[in-house]
Amino acid sequence: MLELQNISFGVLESQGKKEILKDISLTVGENKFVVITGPNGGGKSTLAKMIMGIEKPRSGKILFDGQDITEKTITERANLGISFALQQPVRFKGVHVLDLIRLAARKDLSAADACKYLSEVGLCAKDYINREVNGSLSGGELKRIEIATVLARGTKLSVFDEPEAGIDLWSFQNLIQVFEKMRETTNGSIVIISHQERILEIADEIVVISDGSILKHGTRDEILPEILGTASAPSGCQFYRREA
Ligand SMILES: Nc1ncnc2c1ncn2[C@@H]1O[C@H](COP(=O)(O)OP(=O)(O)OP(=O)(O)O)[C@@H](O)[C@H]1O
Repeated sequence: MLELQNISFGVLESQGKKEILKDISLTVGENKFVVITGPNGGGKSTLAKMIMGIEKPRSGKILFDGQDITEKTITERANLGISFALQQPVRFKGVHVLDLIRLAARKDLSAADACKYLSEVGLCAKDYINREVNGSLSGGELKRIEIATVLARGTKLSVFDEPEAGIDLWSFQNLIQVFEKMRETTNGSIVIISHQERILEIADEIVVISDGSILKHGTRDEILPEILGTASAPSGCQFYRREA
């Protein structure tokens, strides 16, 4: 369904060219739950932005259902069936949560139906449905509202960049259930960028990206024991450094 072929991307800095993604090739199959992980600054969010069209690769191709989408805009990709939840969601002053969920769902949902999506992400729907998506929402609330909009869209491919960021522990437990349910009910694939062991544990496949390259890609059972080792973060970091 999604195929990244030899994707490279870099930026020009005062010290010269900085390579951010180096010849990345990755296939995400139908109905797969793929978690991309790896050390900070490895290139995960940049890769997610390539999938959504926020950044364009310097070289390489992106195929979605066999169609070359490399030059397509964000809107064209969204219309083809790709959704994206940003690491830092944007606020929409003047737009209410209900409007945003209706826009995402692309139909005139009843308030009760829209509320179901908010409840799924652990928000008390009646308190939020008429709120404006502005600076009055906390980072964690905004993040959960954005995840609710991706659920409402229900597209073939949903990409989440660090959905756990800024979410409290209680809501995080809910979030895991949301993803587990999504995995069972969705007719599409899910790509999640995450550092969380609980999310890695429910993946079909895990991809480890470090320093702009794919270090490892395999099933959860193949990759998780290697990453976690003794299940401590320091040993995970040692793994990344050894392999890089
Ligand atoms: N537009 C840009 N200009 C300069 N450097 C950039 C740009 N975009 C990304 N980078 C750099 O590219 C590297 C990869 O960034 P990216 O956000 O993709 O990493 P990440 O793996 O998602 O990290 P994290 O786990 O911290 O979210 C980082 O060193 C970042 O500073």
